[in-house]
Amino acid sequence: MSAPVLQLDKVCIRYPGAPADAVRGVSFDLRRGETLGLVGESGSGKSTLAAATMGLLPAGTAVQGAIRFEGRALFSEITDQQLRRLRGRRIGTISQDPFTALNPVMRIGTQLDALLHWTHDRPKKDRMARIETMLERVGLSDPKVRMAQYPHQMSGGILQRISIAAAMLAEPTLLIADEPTTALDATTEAQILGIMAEAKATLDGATLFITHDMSVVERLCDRIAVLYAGELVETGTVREVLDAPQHPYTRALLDCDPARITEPTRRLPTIEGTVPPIHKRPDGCIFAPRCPAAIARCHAEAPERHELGPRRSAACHLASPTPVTP
Ligand SMILES: Nc1ncnc2c1ncn2[C@@H]1O[C@H](COP(=O)(O)OP(=O)(O)OP(=O)(O)O)[C@@H](O)[C@H]1O
Repeated sequence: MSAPVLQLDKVCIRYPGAPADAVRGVSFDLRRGETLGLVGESGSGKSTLAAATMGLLPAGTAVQGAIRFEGRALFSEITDQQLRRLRGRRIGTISQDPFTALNPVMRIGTQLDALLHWTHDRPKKDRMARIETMLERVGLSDPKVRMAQYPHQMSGGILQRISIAAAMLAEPTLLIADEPTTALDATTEAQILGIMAEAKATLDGATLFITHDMSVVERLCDRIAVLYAGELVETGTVREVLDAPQHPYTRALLDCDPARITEPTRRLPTIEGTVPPIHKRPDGCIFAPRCPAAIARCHAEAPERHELGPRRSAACHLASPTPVTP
């Protein structure tokens, strides 16, 4: 069997000057054909993991453990220079804000053509045709007009379509989408999610989809990894985790999902309390202070990762009697 597209093995990340790790001991893998939803509240470490995978952490950030892209470890087997080349070609990215992702003083066509720089020995008309086809695939019926325009001449929704086209142009092996609909209104969000669903179906690779929205995960992802305060608390297939969540934090996230609320309510439920700052993690289980199911042991002893099935685990004392040997 070929190596996973992306594999994280006990990854710890500490920003320069930070008093503690922002990400602690996170392990998961992502295989060809899969879309993994990385979920968690603000500050749980989702963007930090994405930045690490793209080699875009600030200088001086300490990364421990291993991040492997197609079996090769970033930082040791893949140099910074090689990673820069992989970004844009083998690793495509879609960010929260399409305005910052695109160059404001370059026409869209010129920017997209620059992304195909390694094909510049081929006739320009072939490259333009490829760009036009990609723009049509993301639902833009007038690709030639868009290619002649600058980013400021377009709405956020159109720009996000162009960002998706830019990320897909090189047919990447790994597509990383970091909350790609956060900056958009609800109607545009629905359209962009539809385009993302089509994009991932045509991709001969894997997608890492960062979101805090469980209904987006349900719609777009095959697998899910739930992060809390920088730690992986539960993972499995979307059906396994959403149908039978084993970690109380996953259950709480699902209870707060507006799409799942069936009874009329005046206020959306929230999870009591706040995520602890990285340097004030409690003893025992990190979620224990907010956990409605916590027992005395949870406040005293950090749970191990409990294997609940193939590639299915939860870090909770109450999840399973069989701990995984690290
Ligand atoms: N450049 C940085 N320098 C120092 N600490 C940082 C930096 N970026 C993020 N952090 C810290 O790392 C932790 C994880 O943040 P991160 O942005 O990865 O979380 P997130 O889950 O992506 O949140 P959000 O959904 O708000 O983007 C937080 O405690 C955050 O304050």
